[in-house]
Amino acid sequence: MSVKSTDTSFLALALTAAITAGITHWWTRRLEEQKVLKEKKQIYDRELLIKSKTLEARKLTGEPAGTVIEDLTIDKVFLWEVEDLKKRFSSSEVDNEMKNVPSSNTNPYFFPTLNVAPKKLEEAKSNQHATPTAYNKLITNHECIVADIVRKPNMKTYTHAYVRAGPRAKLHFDPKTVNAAIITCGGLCPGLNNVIREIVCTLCQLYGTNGSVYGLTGGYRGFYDPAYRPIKLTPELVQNIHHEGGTVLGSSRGGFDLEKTLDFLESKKISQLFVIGGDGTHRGAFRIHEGCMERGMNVAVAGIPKTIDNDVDYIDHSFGFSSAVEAAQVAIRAAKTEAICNMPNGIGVVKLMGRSAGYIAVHATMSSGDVDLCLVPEVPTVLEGELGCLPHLRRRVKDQGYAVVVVAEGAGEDVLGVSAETDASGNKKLPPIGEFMKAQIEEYFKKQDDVATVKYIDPSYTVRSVPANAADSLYCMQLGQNAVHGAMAGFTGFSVGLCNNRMVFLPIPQLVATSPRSMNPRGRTWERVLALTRQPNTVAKLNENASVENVQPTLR
Ligand SMILES: Nc1ncnc2c1ncn2[C@@H]1O[C@H](COP(=O)(O)OP(=O)(O)O)[C@@H](O)[C@H]1O
Ligand SMILES: O=P(O)(O)OC[C@H]1O[C@](O)(COP(=O)(O)O)[C@@H](O)[C@@H]1O
Repeated sequence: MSVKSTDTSFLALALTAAITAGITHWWTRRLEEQKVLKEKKQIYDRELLIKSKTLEARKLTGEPAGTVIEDLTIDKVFLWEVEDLKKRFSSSEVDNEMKNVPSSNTNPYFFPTLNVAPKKLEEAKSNQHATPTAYNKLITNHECIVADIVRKPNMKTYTHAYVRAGPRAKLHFDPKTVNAAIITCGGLCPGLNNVIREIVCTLCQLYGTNGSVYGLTGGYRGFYDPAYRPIKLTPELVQNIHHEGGTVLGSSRGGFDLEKTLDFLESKKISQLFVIGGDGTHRGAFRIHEGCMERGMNVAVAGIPKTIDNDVDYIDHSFGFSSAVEAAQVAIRAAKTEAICNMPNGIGVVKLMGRSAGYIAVHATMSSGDVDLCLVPEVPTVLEGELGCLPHLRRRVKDQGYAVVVVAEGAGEDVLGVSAETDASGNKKLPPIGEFMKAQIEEYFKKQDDVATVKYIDPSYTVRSVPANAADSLYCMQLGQNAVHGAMAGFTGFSVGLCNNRMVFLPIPQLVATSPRSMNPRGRTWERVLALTRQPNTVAKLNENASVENVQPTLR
């Protein structure tokens, strides 16, 4: 078939028109784009000019660089003051300087023992030469750490702040005359010995205290029970204790007796008491402080928050928590190995401590990366159905051949009920959630005409009796030193801790008011756990279960 010449020229014309239209469109768009870019560049250049002019102007007025965010304002800072003995008793007004009394090199006792011959220690002490050094950084009482560092538009325009910890220029107590006492109470926690060691060394070496430092044994009963005798602590005696888990002083629950405690403090002329423990211990410590005030006793009571549960409010984390999470990894790895190797359908279940807060369980889960189901007290436990953890586990086993479960000891009250029993301190006893979950998993697989090979691991006390890891050891050192700095300066009824990564002094009443804290089930930590384990989110069930008794303070 031949193409007519009129058709050809029509086609050519149409093609030329189309190409011209295309080019015109492209060119017009390009011009428009260039125009927009030029306008943007002008705006950008103008902003740059404004910025540089503003900076120049700010330099003159002393204002800092950066953009002012108009809807973020802090106009008031409320300081959480700690009580100060200087306001009630006369002060020594001694200048604060680091004595740096050297440790004796003649200590023949490499391994810690509480029965070191006193004569040897006296000899060692007499050979010591103090080398005083001025502090480069003394802290003033109006230095503070702002509490709410995350700011969002339309937030309240005030915040509270904590007193910054550290050595003060003037001392309330003359270090030469200080007698001190140290006590550890409640459950064990990695780092207790580190804190004891640091307090003793700070008192005796940094401040050159000549008085006695008593270690009270067996928790609060150590103040009065003849079965628990106080020990005189020295730097030589505590030199190596930080390599061991537990507490060289021993600990206990219950046994608090205010009057007998005050009698002891009076009889031994104690002016500084260091109480290492959790929220319960701190409640006791504050009562001792109040008792001292009532009797007119010039005694600084300092708390150092301890708990592997990480449930003391306000502080970034408690010492020992990170070591406990680290120790839990061993159990999770063992559970994974058992689950992978034991067929058919291997499932490893690990129960971790955490009475009312699941911090250890969630942090161990997140750091291991090997867990398929994590149950904590803050989030409802649902066994079957759409949100059920048992169908989820079976799916995980079918997908990968095995599954790993981490369960916090306080989880599952909604399926197991709440125990009415309490321990000597009044803490509720917990029903056996680990064994319960093992039985439930086996039963569920059986109901599906299947079989699960479940291995149950309860590392129990092994996670809290380990020595402190490096991070906790460093933290304990800061805590011990600052507790002594605070007491020497005359603060009382206070505790020390890291808040927003800075060491602060906290008033005990505020600290315990919302402790024990628990994990926010609607926060990002729990979301990370869900992303990792892919377990169903049962948080919506919280509203259904909510009752006044169940409502707890939550953080992060
Ligand atoms: N409100 C309180 N007043 C006085 N002592 C208390 C109070 N609560 C707890 N204690 C005592 O503090 C010690 C430790 O308390 P506990 O709850 O066992 O551990 P933790 O201090 O780790 O929370 C126990 O000897 C307990 O009797
Ligand atoms: O058997 P014990 O010694 O009473 O300790 C059990 C409890 O102690 C803890 O390890 C820590 O508790 P505290 O820090 O409150 O003393 C909990 O996790 C656990 O429930």
